[in-house]
Amino acid sequence: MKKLIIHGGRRLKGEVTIGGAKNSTVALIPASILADTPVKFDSVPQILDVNNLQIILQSMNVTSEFAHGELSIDPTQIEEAELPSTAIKSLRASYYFMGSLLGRFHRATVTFPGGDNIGPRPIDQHVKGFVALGAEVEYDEDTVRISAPNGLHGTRIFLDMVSVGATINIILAAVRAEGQTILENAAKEPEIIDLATFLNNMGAKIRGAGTDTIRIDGVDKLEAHNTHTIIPDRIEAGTYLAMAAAQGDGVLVKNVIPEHLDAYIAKMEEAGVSLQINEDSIFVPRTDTLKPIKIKTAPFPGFATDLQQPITPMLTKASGESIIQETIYPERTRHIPELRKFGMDIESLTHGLIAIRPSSDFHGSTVAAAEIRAGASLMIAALMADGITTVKNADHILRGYDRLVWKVTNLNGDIQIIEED
Ligand SMILES: CC(=O)N[C@H]1[C@@H](OP(=O)(O)OP(=O)(O)OC[C@H]2O[C@@H](n3ccc(=O)[nH]c3=O)[C@H](O)[C@@H]2O)O[C@H](CO)[C@@H](O)[C@@H]1O
Ligand SMILES: C=C(OP(=O)(O)O)C(=O)O
Repeated sequence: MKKLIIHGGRRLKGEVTIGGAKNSTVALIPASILADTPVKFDSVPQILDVNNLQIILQSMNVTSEFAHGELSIDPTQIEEAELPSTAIKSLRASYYFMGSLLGRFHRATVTFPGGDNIGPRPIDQHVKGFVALGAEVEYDEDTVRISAPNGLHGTRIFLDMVSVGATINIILAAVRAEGQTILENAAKEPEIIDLATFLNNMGAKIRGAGTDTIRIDGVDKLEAHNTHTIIPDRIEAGTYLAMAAAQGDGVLVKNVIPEHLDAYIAKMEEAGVSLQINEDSIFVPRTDTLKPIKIKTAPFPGFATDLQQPITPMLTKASGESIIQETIYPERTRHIPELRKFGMDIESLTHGLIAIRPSSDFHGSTVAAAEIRAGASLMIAALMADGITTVKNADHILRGYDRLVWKVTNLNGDIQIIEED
Protein backbone atom coordinates (compact mmCIF):
# COMPACT_ATOMS: atom_id res chain seq x y z
CA MET A 1 0.00 0.00 0.00
CA LYS A 2 1.14 3.57 -0.65
CA LYS A 3 0.94 6.47 1.81
CA LEU A 4 0.43 10.20 1.43
CA ILE A 5 2.74 12.67 3.18
CA ILE A 6 1.02 16.05 3.52
CA HIS A 7 2.50 19.24 4.95
CA GLY A 8 -0.65 21.14 5.87
CA GLY A 9 -1.54 24.73 6.70
CA ARG A 10 -0.84 26.14 3.23
CA ARG A 11 -3.66 28.04 1.52
CA LEU A 12 -4.92 26.44 -1.67
CA LYS A 13 -5.40 28.51 -4.81
CA GLY A 14 -5.79 28.17 -8.57
CA GLU A 15 -7.68 25.79 -10.84
CA VAL A 16 -8.40 22.04 -10.81
CA THR A 17 -9.94 20.06 -13.67
CA ILE A 18 -12.18 17.14 -12.75
CA GLY A 19 -11.61 13.79 -14.45
CA GLY A 20 -14.05 11.24 -15.81
CA ALA A 21 -16.46 9.63 -13.35
CA LYS A 22 -15.11 6.52 -11.60
CA ASN A 23 -18.61 5.12 -11.21
CA SER A 24 -19.27 5.50 -14.94
CA THR A 25 -15.87 4.17 -15.96
CA VAL A 26 -16.13 1.01 -13.87
CA ALA A 27 -19.46 0.20 -15.54
CA LEU A 28 -18.43 1.15 -19.10
CA ILE A 29 -15.35 -1.08 -19.13
CA PRO A 30 -17.23 -4.31 -18.26
CA ALA A 31 -19.97 -3.21 -20.66
CA SER A 32 -17.43 -3.06 -23.50
CA ILE A 33 -17.37 -6.89 -23.77
CA LEU A 34 -20.97 -6.74 -25.02
CA ALA A 35 -19.73 -4.99 -28.19
CA ASP A 36 -19.08 -6.75 -31.51
CA THR A 37 -16.48 -4.12 -32.42
CA PRO A 38 -13.57 -2.38 -30.68
CA VAL A 39 -14.68 0.52 -28.47
CA LYS A 40 -12.98 3.75 -27.40
CA PHE A 41 -13.42 6.05 -24.41
CA ASP A 42 -11.93 9.41 -23.60
CA SER A 43 -11.82 11.52 -20.43
CA VAL A 44 -10.93 8.27 -18.65
CA PRO A 45 -9.64 8.90 -15.11
CA GLN A 46 -6.16 7.66 -14.12
CA ILE A 47 -7.30 5.55 -11.17
CA LEU A 48 -6.40 2.11 -9.82
CA ASP A 49 -9.85 0.71 -10.63
CA VAL A 50 -9.13 1.17 -14.35
CA ASN A 51 -5.82 -0.70 -14.08
CA ASN A 52 -7.49 -3.61 -12.32
CA LEU A 53 -10.34 -3.77 -14.81
CA GLN A 54 -7.75 -3.95 -17.61
CA ILE A 55 -6.18 -6.95 -15.89
CA ILE A 56 -9.59 -8.64 -15.79
CA LEU A 57 -10.19 -7.87 -19.48
CA GLN A 58 -6.77 -9.31 -20.39
CA SER A 59 -7.67 -12.59 -18.67
CA MET A 60 -10.44 -12.97 -21.29
CA ASN A 61 -8.11 -12.11 -24.19
CA VAL A 62 -9.68 -8.64 -24.44
CA THR A 63 -6.83 -6.25 -25.22
CA SER A 64 -6.84 -2.63 -24.07
CA GLU A 65 -4.58 0.40 -24.33
CA PHE A 66 -4.78 3.37 -21.95
CA ALA A 67 -2.85 6.59 -22.55
CA HIS A 68 -3.47 10.31 -22.12
CA GLY A 69 -7.01 9.78 -20.89
CA GLU A 70 -7.99 7.60 -23.87
CA LEU A 71 -8.86 3.92 -23.43
CA SER A 72 -9.24 1.58 -26.40
CA ILE A 73 -10.71 -1.90 -25.83
CA ASP A 74 -10.93 -4.72 -28.37
CA PRO A 75 -13.43 -7.41 -27.28
CA THR A 76 -13.63 -9.06 -30.72
CA GLN A 77 -11.33 -11.98 -29.76
CA ILE A 78 -12.85 -12.51 -26.31
CA GLU A 79 -12.51 -15.99 -24.75
CA GLU A 80 -14.44 -17.25 -21.77
CA ALA A 81 -12.08 -17.69 -18.84
CA GLU A 82 -11.95 -17.83 -15.08
CA LEU A 83 -11.52 -14.22 -13.94
CA PRO A 84 -8.52 -13.34 -11.70
CA SER A 85 -9.89 -13.14 -8.16
CA THR A 86 -7.21 -10.72 -6.92
CA ALA A 87 -8.22 -8.10 -9.48
CA ILE A 88 -11.90 -8.90 -8.95
CA LYS A 89 -11.54 -8.30 -5.23
CA SER A 90 -9.66 -5.02 -5.71
CA LEU A 91 -12.86 -3.17 -6.54
CA ARG A 92 -16.63 -3.27 -6.16
CA ALA A 93 -17.56 -2.85 -9.78
CA SER A 94 -15.93 -6.08 -10.94
CA TYR A 95 -19.35 -7.56 -10.33
CA TYR A 96 -20.54 -5.83 -13.51
CA PHE A 97 -18.81 -8.69 -15.36
CA MET A 98 -21.62 -10.86 -14.00
CA GLY A 99 -24.13 -8.88 -16.06
CA SER A 100 -21.98 -8.40 -19.15
CA LEU A 101 -20.71 -12.01 -19.32
CA LEU A 102 -24.27 -13.23 -18.80
CA GLY A 103 -25.45 -10.85 -21.51
CA ARG A 104 -22.74 -11.99 -23.91
CA PHE A 105 -22.32 -15.72 -23.17
CA HIS A 106 -25.42 -16.56 -21.10
CA ARG A 107 -23.11 -17.64 -18.28
CA ALA A 108 -20.69 -16.09 -15.81
CA THR A 109 -18.49 -17.34 -12.99
CA VAL A 110 -17.28 -14.44 -10.86
CA THR A 111 -15.90 -14.28 -7.33
CA PHE A 112 -17.66 -11.91 -4.95
CA PRO A 113 -16.42 -8.34 -5.48
CA GLY A 114 -14.36 -6.16 -3.19
CA GLY A 115 -14.70 -2.39 -3.04
CA ASP A 116 -14.98 -0.10 -0.11
CA ASN A 117 -15.49 -1.48 3.36
CA ILE A 118 -18.47 0.69 4.25
CA GLY A 119 -20.76 -1.90 5.76
CA PRO A 120 -22.85 -4.75 4.35
CA ARG A 121 -22.99 -4.70 0.52
CA PRO A 122 -25.20 -7.63 -0.53
CA ILE A 123 -26.04 -8.39 -4.17
CA ASP A 124 -29.46 -9.97 -3.75
CA GLN A 125 -31.11 -7.43 -6.05
CA HIS A 126 -28.59 -8.14 -8.80
CA VAL A 127 -29.38 -11.86 -8.49
CA LYS A 128 -33.10 -11.14 -8.44
CA GLY A 129 -32.74 -9.45 -11.81
CA PHE A 130 -30.62 -12.21 -13.34
CA VAL A 131 -33.09 -14.91 -12.23
CA ALA A 132 -36.04 -12.89 -13.52
CA LEU A 133 -34.34 -12.79 -16.93
CA GLY A 134 -34.07 -16.60 -16.94
CA ALA A 135 -30.74 -17.33 -15.29
CA GLU A 136 -29.93 -19.89 -12.61
CA VAL A 137 -27.59 -18.74 -9.84
CA GLU A 138 -25.46 -20.94 -7.59
CA TYR A 139 -22.98 -19.98 -4.90
CA ASP A 140 -20.01 -21.91 -3.80
CA GLU A 141 -17.83 -20.34 -1.11
CA ASP A 142 -16.61 -17.13 -2.65
CA THR A 143 -17.90 -17.62 -6.20
CA VAL A 144 -21.19 -16.87 -7.95
CA ARG A 145 -22.04 -19.18 -10.87
CA ILE A 146 -24.72 -17.83 -13.18
CA SER A 147 -26.08 -19.58 -16.27
CA ALA A 148 -29.01 -19.19 -18.63
CA PRO A 149 -29.03 -22.38 -20.75
CA ASN A 150 -32.32 -21.34 -22.36
CA GLY A 151 -31.12 -17.79 -23.00
CA LEU A 152 -32.27 -14.52 -21.45
CA HIS A 153 -35.81 -13.25 -21.93
CA GLY A 154 -37.15 -9.76 -21.21
CA THR A 155 -39.42 -9.41 -18.21
CA ARG A 156 -40.69 -6.94 -15.62
CA ILE A 157 -38.40 -6.43 -12.60
CA PHE A 158 -39.22 -4.30 -9.55
CA LEU A 159 -36.19 -3.65 -7.36
CA ASP A 160 -36.92 -4.04 -3.65
CA MET A 161 -34.61 -1.10 -3.02
CA VAL A 162 -32.90 1.53 -5.12
CA SER A 163 -29.54 0.06 -6.13
CA VAL A 164 -27.04 1.60 -8.56
CA GLY A 165 -25.20 -1.68 -9.02
CA ALA A 166 -28.29 -3.79 -9.51
CA THR A 167 -29.72 -1.27 -12.00
CA ILE A 168 -26.52 -1.34 -14.04
CA ASN A 169 -26.02 -5.10 -13.85
CA ILE A 170 -29.58 -5.77 -15.01
CA ILE A 171 -29.14 -3.38 -17.94
CA LEU A 172 -25.97 -5.25 -18.94
CA ALA A 173 -27.75 -8.60 -18.81
CA ALA A 174 -30.91 -7.37 -20.57
CA VAL A 175 -29.45 -5.29 -23.39
CA ARG A 176 -29.01 -8.36 -25.67
CA ALA A 177 -31.85 -10.47 -24.22
CA GLU A 178 -34.91 -11.60 -26.21
CA GLY A 179 -37.76 -9.09 -25.86
CA GLN A 180 -38.42 -6.18 -23.55
CA THR A 181 -37.31 -5.73 -19.95
CA ILE A 182 -38.99 -3.14 -17.76
CA LEU A 183 -36.94 -2.27 -14.69
CA GLU A 184 -38.86 -0.41 -11.99
CA ASN A 185 -37.64 1.35 -8.85
CA ALA A 186 -34.38 1.79 -10.72
CA ALA A 187 -31.56 4.04 -9.51
CA LYS A 188 -31.34 7.44 -11.23
CA GLU A 189 -27.64 8.26 -10.89
CA PRO A 190 -26.01 10.16 -13.82
CA GLU A 191 -23.58 7.28 -14.31
CA ILE A 192 -26.53 5.10 -15.36
CA ILE A 193 -27.46 7.63 -18.05
CA ASP A 194 -23.81 7.64 -19.16
CA LEU A 195 -23.85 3.86 -19.57
CA ALA A 196 -27.17 3.94 -21.46
CA THR A 197 -25.78 6.62 -23.79
CA PHE A 198 -22.74 4.46 -24.55
CA LEU A 199 -24.87 1.37 -25.24
CA ASN A 200 -27.53 3.21 -27.25
CA ASN A 201 -24.82 4.77 -29.44
CA MET A 202 -23.84 1.18 -30.28
CA GLY A 203 -27.40 0.24 -31.24
CA ALA A 204 -28.96 -0.72 -27.93
CA LYS A 205 -32.54 0.28 -27.17
CA ILE A 206 -32.60 1.63 -23.61
CA ARG A 207 -35.18 4.24 -22.62
CA GLY A 208 -35.80 5.99 -19.32
CA ALA A 209 -32.26 5.87 -17.89
CA GLY A 210 -32.12 8.50 -15.16
CA THR A 211 -35.72 7.84 -14.17
CA ASP A 212 -37.08 5.12 -11.89
CA THR A 213 -38.45 3.10 -14.84
CA ILE A 214 -36.05 1.86 -17.51
CA ARG A 215 -37.22 0.00 -20.64
CA ILE A 216 -34.71 -2.19 -22.49
CA ASP A 217 -35.57 -3.82 -25.84
CA GLY A 218 -33.00 -6.54 -26.48
CA VAL A 219 -30.91 -6.29 -29.67
CA ASP A 220 -28.69 -8.80 -31.52
CA LYS A 221 -25.59 -6.72 -32.02
CA LEU A 222 -23.76 -3.71 -30.66
CA GLU A 223 -21.29 -1.82 -32.86
CA ALA A 224 -19.30 1.25 -31.78
CA HIS A 225 -19.09 4.13 -34.26
CA ASN A 226 -17.82 6.90 -31.99
CA THR A 227 -15.58 7.55 -29.03
CA HIS A 228 -17.54 7.79 -25.79
CA THR A 229 -16.62 10.73 -23.57
CA ILE A 230 -17.11 9.86 -19.91
CA ILE A 231 -19.07 12.36 -17.81
CA PRO A 232 -17.18 14.32 -15.12
CA ASP A 233 -16.87 12.72 -11.69
CA ARG A 234 -19.41 14.49 -9.45
CA ILE A 235 -17.87 12.94 -6.35
CA GLU A 236 -14.34 14.11 -7.21
CA ALA A 237 -15.85 17.55 -7.95
CA GLY A 238 -17.64 17.66 -4.59
CA THR A 239 -14.44 16.65 -2.84
CA TYR A 240 -12.50 19.56 -4.35
CA LEU A 241 -15.34 21.99 -3.60
CA ALA A 242 -15.20 20.98 0.08
CA MET A 243 -11.38 21.13 0.08
CA ALA A 244 -11.49 24.65 -1.40
CA ALA A 245 -14.08 25.84 1.14
CA ALA A 246 -12.03 24.33 3.96
CA GLN A 247 -8.56 25.61 3.01
CA GLY A 248 -8.79 27.72 -0.16
CA ASP A 249 -8.07 31.33 -1.08
CA GLY A 250 -10.13 31.11 -4.26
CA VAL A 251 -10.28 27.88 -6.29
CA LEU A 252 -11.93 27.26 -9.67
CA VAL A 253 -13.18 23.68 -10.13
CA LYS A 254 -13.47 22.98 -13.87
CA ASN A 255 -15.20 20.25 -15.95
CA VAL A 256 -18.22 20.01 -13.66
CA ILE A 257 -21.89 19.35 -14.47
CA PRO A 258 -23.52 21.45 -11.70
CA GLU A 259 -26.85 19.67 -12.18
CA HIS A 260 -25.19 16.45 -10.96
CA LEU A 261 -24.45 18.19 -7.65
CA ASP A 262 -27.72 20.03 -6.95
CA ALA A 263 -28.24 18.61 -3.45
CA TYR A 264 -24.57 19.05 -2.53
CA ILE A 265 -24.38 22.63 -3.83
CA ALA A 266 -27.56 23.48 -1.93
CA LYS A 267 -26.03 22.23 1.32
CA MET A 268 -22.73 24.04 0.77
CA GLU A 269 -24.61 27.28 0.09
CA GLU A 270 -26.81 26.68 3.16
CA ALA A 271 -23.56 26.41 5.15
CA GLY A 272 -22.55 29.84 3.84
CA VAL A 273 -20.15 28.99 0.99
CA SER A 274 -20.81 31.59 -1.74
CA LEU A 275 -20.29 29.32 -4.74
CA GLN A 276 -20.16 30.98 -8.15
CA ILE A 277 -21.86 28.45 -10.45
CA ASN A 278 -20.88 28.61 -14.13
CA GLU A 279 -21.98 26.38 -17.04
CA ASP A 280 -19.19 23.80 -16.56
CA SER A 281 -17.22 25.11 -13.60
CA ILE A 282 -17.70 26.33 -10.03
CA PHE A 283 -15.63 28.99 -8.25
CA VAL A 284 -15.13 28.69 -4.48
CA PRO A 285 -14.07 31.95 -2.79
CA ARG A 286 -12.15 32.00 0.48
CA THR A 287 -14.63 31.08 3.22
CA ASP A 288 -13.70 31.79 6.84
CA THR A 289 -16.92 31.27 8.74
CA LEU A 290 -19.71 28.79 8.14
CA LYS A 291 -23.14 27.99 9.52
CA PRO A 292 -24.02 24.54 10.90
CA ILE A 293 -26.21 22.35 8.65
CA LYS A 294 -28.08 19.05 8.76
CA ILE A 295 -27.38 16.50 6.02
CA LYS A 296 -29.28 13.31 5.22
CA THR A 297 -27.78 11.08 2.55
CA ALA A 298 -30.08 9.58 -0.10
CA PRO A 299 -30.01 8.02 -3.57
CA PHE A 300 -29.62 10.48 -6.47
CA PRO A 301 -30.78 13.24 -6.74
CA GLY A 302 -30.41 13.37 -2.96
CA PHE A 303 -27.18 14.13 -1.08
CA ALA A 304 -24.65 11.47 -2.16
CA THR A 305 -23.40 9.11 0.53
CA ASP A 306 -19.97 9.34 -1.14
CA LEU A 307 -19.78 13.03 -0.22
CA GLN A 308 -20.68 12.95 3.50
CA GLN A 309 -17.09 12.18 4.48
CA PRO A 310 -15.36 14.75 2.19
CA ILE A 311 -17.63 17.59 3.40
CA THR A 312 -17.06 16.74 7.07
CA PRO A 313 -13.71 18.53 7.74
CA MET A 314 -15.09 21.78 6.30
CA LEU A 315 -17.98 21.68 8.76
CA THR A 316 -15.59 22.04 11.73
CA LYS A 317 -15.43 25.72 10.66
CA ALA A 318 -19.17 26.15 11.33
CA SER A 319 -20.35 28.25 14.29
CA GLY A 320 -22.41 25.36 15.72
CA GLU A 321 -23.02 21.63 15.62
CA SER A 322 -23.76 20.03 12.23
CA ILE A 323 -25.47 16.64 11.94
CA ILE A 324 -25.04 14.04 9.19
CA GLN A 325 -27.53 11.16 8.91
CA GLU A 326 -26.01 8.42 6.73
CA THR A 327 -29.01 6.39 5.56
CA ILE A 328 -27.41 4.23 2.83
CA TYR A 329 -24.36 2.88 4.67
CA PRO A 330 -24.94 3.57 8.39
CA GLU A 331 -21.58 1.97 9.19
CA ARG A 332 -19.75 4.44 6.94
CA THR A 333 -18.10 6.12 9.93
CA ARG A 334 -14.56 4.75 10.02
CA HIS A 335 -13.12 8.19 9.22
CA ILE A 336 -14.32 9.61 12.54
CA PRO A 337 -11.67 8.22 14.93
CA GLU A 338 -9.01 9.19 12.37
CA LEU A 339 -10.31 12.77 12.03
CA ARG A 340 -10.34 13.10 15.83
CA LYS A 341 -6.55 12.48 15.78
CA PHE A 342 -6.17 15.93 14.13
CA GLY A 343 -8.12 17.49 17.03
CA MET A 344 -11.46 17.63 15.22
CA ASP A 345 -14.53 17.45 17.47
CA ILE A 346 -16.50 14.80 15.57
CA GLU A 347 -18.60 12.05 17.12
CA SER A 348 -20.56 9.05 15.92
CA LEU A 349 -23.80 9.39 17.90
CA THR A 350 -25.95 6.41 16.98
CA HIS A 351 -26.33 4.12 13.94
CA GLY A 352 -25.45 6.38 11.02
CA LEU A 353 -25.77 9.67 12.96
CA ILE A 354 -22.67 11.88 13.08
CA ALA A 355 -22.12 15.17 14.95
CA ILE A 356 -19.52 17.69 13.80
CA ARG A 357 -18.77 20.50 16.24
CA PRO A 358 -16.78 23.74 15.96
CA SER A 359 -13.06 23.06 16.30
CA SER A 360 -9.81 24.53 14.94
CA ASP A 361 -6.02 24.64 15.33
CA PHE A 362 -5.60 21.14 13.99
CA HIS A 363 -2.23 19.40 14.13
CA GLY A 364 -0.70 16.89 11.75
CA SER A 365 -1.05 13.23 12.64
CA THR A 366 -0.53 9.67 11.40
CA VAL A 367 -3.85 8.28 10.18
CA ALA A 368 -5.12 5.43 8.04
CA ALA A 369 -7.66 5.48 5.20
CA ALA A 370 -10.29 2.76 5.71
CA GLU A 371 -11.92 3.37 2.31
CA ILE A 372 -11.90 5.84 -0.56
CA ARG A 373 -14.04 8.68 0.78
CA ALA A 374 -12.82 8.27 4.35
CA GLY A 375 -9.34 8.72 2.89
CA ALA A 376 -10.45 11.84 1.02
CA SER A 377 -11.72 13.37 4.26
CA LEU A 378 -8.37 12.62 5.96
CA MET A 379 -6.53 14.27 3.07
CA ILE A 380 -8.62 17.45 3.45
CA ALA A 381 -8.11 17.45 7.22
CA ALA A 382 -4.35 17.07 6.68
CA LEU A 383 -4.35 20.08 4.33
CA MET A 384 -6.14 22.07 7.06
CA ALA A 385 -3.78 20.94 9.86
CA ASP A 386 -0.47 22.56 10.79
CA GLY A 387 2.47 20.23 10.46
CA ILE A 388 3.02 16.92 8.71
CA THR A 389 0.45 14.16 8.28
CA THR A 390 0.95 10.62 7.06
CA VAL A 391 -2.12 9.01 5.50
CA LYS A 392 -1.59 5.25 5.35
CA ASN A 393 -3.46 2.82 3.05
CA ALA A 394 -3.61 5.58 0.44
CA ASP A 395 -4.32 3.05 -2.33
CA HIS A 396 -7.95 3.29 -1.23
CA ILE A 397 -7.93 6.98 -2.22
CA LEU A 398 -6.06 6.33 -5.45
CA ARG A 399 -8.80 3.87 -6.48
CA GLY A 400 -11.02 6.79 -7.36
CA TYR A 401 -9.17 10.13 -7.46
CA ASP A 402 -7.65 10.96 -10.82
CA ARG A 403 -4.01 12.23 -10.62
CA LEU A 404 -4.58 13.26 -7.01
CA VAL A 405 -1.03 14.35 -6.08
CA TRP A 406 -0.56 16.36 -9.30
CA LYS A 407 -3.91 18.15 -8.86
CA VAL A 408 -3.46 19.03 -5.17
CA THR A 409 0.14 20.16 -5.82
CA ASN A 410 -1.11 22.47 -8.58
CA LEU A 411 -3.41 24.02 -5.98
CA ASN A 412 -0.36 24.88 -3.82
CA GLY A 413 -0.81 21.81 -1.61
CA ASP A 414 2.34 20.16 -0.24
CA ILE A 415 1.58 16.47 -0.85
CA GLN A 416 3.62 13.49 -1.95
CA ILE A 417 3.07 9.77 -2.28
CA ILE A 418 5.50 7.09 -1.12
CA GLU A 419 5.48 3.33 -0.75
CA GLU A 420 4.58 2.06 2.70
CA ASP A 421 7.73 0.73 4.36
C1 LIG B 1 -19.06 1.49 -8.31
C2 LIG B 1 -20.22 2.31 -7.84
O1 LIG B 1 -21.01 2.83 -8.60
N1 LIG B 1 -20.30 2.47 -6.48
C3 LIG B 1 -21.38 3.29 -5.97
C4 LIG B 1 -22.64 2.46 -5.87
O2 LIG B 1 -22.33 1.35 -5.05
P1 LIG B 1 -23.40 0.11 -5.07
O3 LIG B 1 -23.95 -0.05 -6.44
O4 LIG B 1 -22.73 -1.06 -4.45
O5 LIG B 1 -24.52 0.66 -4.10
P2 LIG B 1 -26.08 0.36 -4.19
O6 LIG B 1 -26.73 1.56 -4.79
O7 LIG B 1 -26.32 -0.96 -4.81
O8 LIG B 1 -26.43 0.27 -2.63
C5 LIG B 1 -27.46 1.04 -2.07
C6 LIG B 1 -27.95 0.31 -0.83
O9 LIG B 1 -28.63 -0.86 -1.28
C7 LIG B 1 -28.11 -2.02 -0.63
N2 LIG B 1 -28.18 -3.15 -1.58
C8 LIG B 1 -27.64 -3.01 -2.81
C9 LIG B 1 -27.69 -4.04 -3.72
C10 LIG B 1 -28.33 -5.24 -3.35
O10 LIG B 1 -28.44 -6.21 -4.13
N3 LIG B 1 -28.88 -5.34 -2.10
C11 LIG B 1 -28.82 -4.32 -1.20
O11 LIG B 1 -29.32 -4.45 -0.08
C12 LIG B 1 -26.70 -1.64 -0.26
O12 LIG B 1 -26.23 -2.44 0.82
C13 LIG B 1 -26.85 -0.19 0.11
O13 LIG B 1 -27.29 -0.08 1.44
O14 LIG B 1 -23.68 3.24 -5.27
C14 LIG B 1 -23.36 3.66 -3.93
C15 LIG B 1 -24.57 4.40 -3.39
O15 LIG B 1 -24.79 5.54 -4.15
C16 LIG B 1 -22.10 4.52 -3.92
O16 LIG B 1 -21.73 4.77 -2.57
C17 LIG B 1 -20.95 3.82 -4.63
O17 LIG B 1 -19.88 4.76 -4.87
C1 LIG C 1 -18.13 3.29 -2.31
C2 LIG C 1 -17.48 3.80 -3.34
O1 LIG C 1 -16.92 3.06 -4.36
P1 LIG C 1 -17.09 1.49 -4.63
O2 LIG C 1 -18.58 1.22 -4.77
O3 LIG C 1 -16.33 1.34 -5.91
O4 LIG C 1 -16.49 0.78 -3.46
C3 LIG C 1 -17.24 5.24 -3.57
O5 LIG C 1 -16.85 5.57 -4.74
O6 LIG C 1 -17.42 6.02 -2.62
